[in-house]
Amino acid sequence: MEEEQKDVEKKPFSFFTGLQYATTGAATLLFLRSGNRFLTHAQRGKTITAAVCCLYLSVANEMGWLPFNYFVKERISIKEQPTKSFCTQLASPSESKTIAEQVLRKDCFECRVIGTGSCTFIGTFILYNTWTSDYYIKRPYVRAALKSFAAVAFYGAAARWFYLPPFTNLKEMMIKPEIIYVMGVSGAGKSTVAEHLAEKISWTFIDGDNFHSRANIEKMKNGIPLQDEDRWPWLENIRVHALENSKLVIACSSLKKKYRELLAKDLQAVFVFLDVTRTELEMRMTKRTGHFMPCSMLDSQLATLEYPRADEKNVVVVKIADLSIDGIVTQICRSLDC
Ligand SMILES: Nc1ncnc2c1ncn2[C@@H]1O[C@H](COP(=O)(O)OP(=O)(O)OP(=O)(O)O)[C@@H](O)[C@H]1O
Ligand SMILES: O=C(O)[C@H](O)[C@@H](O)[C@H](O)[C@H](O)CO
Repeated sequence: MEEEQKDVEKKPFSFFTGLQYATTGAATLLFLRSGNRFLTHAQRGKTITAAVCCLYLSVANEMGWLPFNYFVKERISIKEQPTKSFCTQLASPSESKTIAEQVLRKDCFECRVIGTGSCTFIGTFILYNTWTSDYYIKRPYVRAALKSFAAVAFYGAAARWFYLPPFTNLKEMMIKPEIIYVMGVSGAGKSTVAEHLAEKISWTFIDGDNFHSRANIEKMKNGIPLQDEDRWPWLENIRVHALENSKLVIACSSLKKKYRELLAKDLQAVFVFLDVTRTELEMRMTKRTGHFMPCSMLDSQLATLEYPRADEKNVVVVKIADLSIDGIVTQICRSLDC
């Protein structure tokens, strides 16, 4: 990751940076030119309009608005690292926070309005400028060719609004999770964080431990690690509950990839993995009172845990080091855009 960061720093100049300089420069020149006293009203109007278009492109490039909001992944990276410019992100997208990116991205309504509005404006502008016979391009076929560009812009407007190609993937990205699983080994803070998160986003908190059979609880109490066959019915019960409800934040260890696959089956679910060091876990479990899970289970919990990898697109990893509960919840909300 550090290597990647360095790479990002090394590449401050990209096509998009160039575009930004060019459009800013063009806007400035056009604005200056619009002050020329020899211009007719019509010419001045067109020059100013062109200047505004260039200015818009420059700002849109920086902010990730249309046509640049197509790169939603990069927009998300910017949100997470607000100090890095959009162009830099685009030049070398940093580490992907896989999970949220695929499941949680949502289209921004303002982007949709701006996108559709600006395409409509561009189409209208082209038509307006190529329609009149005193247009400085006299050859009718050149005018007709230019005029046809308006169709592209108008299609762009409709496509942006209705998620037609090339904007189809934006719609897929809009799928919002209905279920958030807060996962991790015992003592990671699942119940605590899930409860606070649920409160913050006004969803319902569910403690996965409540779905364990008596036999499972007895086993854990006695320091006997659960096996797959103990966990399957437990996980299936949780999943059924999730299927029958929505807007749930569920604390559930979800230690193995295959468990996560089951828990997410037929659901719009995302996992938030609380990544806590062993030392911290041990300290918490030793301090904790009134819980059935003994500290002696920590090793087996860590041995069973399959750390979510990049191919698990629906997992967000939160490194807990020194974060307060509120800090963790804020970080989760930022990653999940919730
Ligand atoms: N960010 C945090 N900083 C410090 N202490 C925390 C933090 N989060 C949770 N704790 C404490 O750690 C202990 C374990 O938290 P919690 O019971 O929420 O973990 P859990 O993952 O749900 O555990 P289990 O799976 O065993 O039920 C609790 O005593 C809780 O108060
Ligand atoms: O092995 C497991 O999957 C764990 O035992 C969890 O299921 C427990 O519910 C919880 O972590 C106990 O506090």
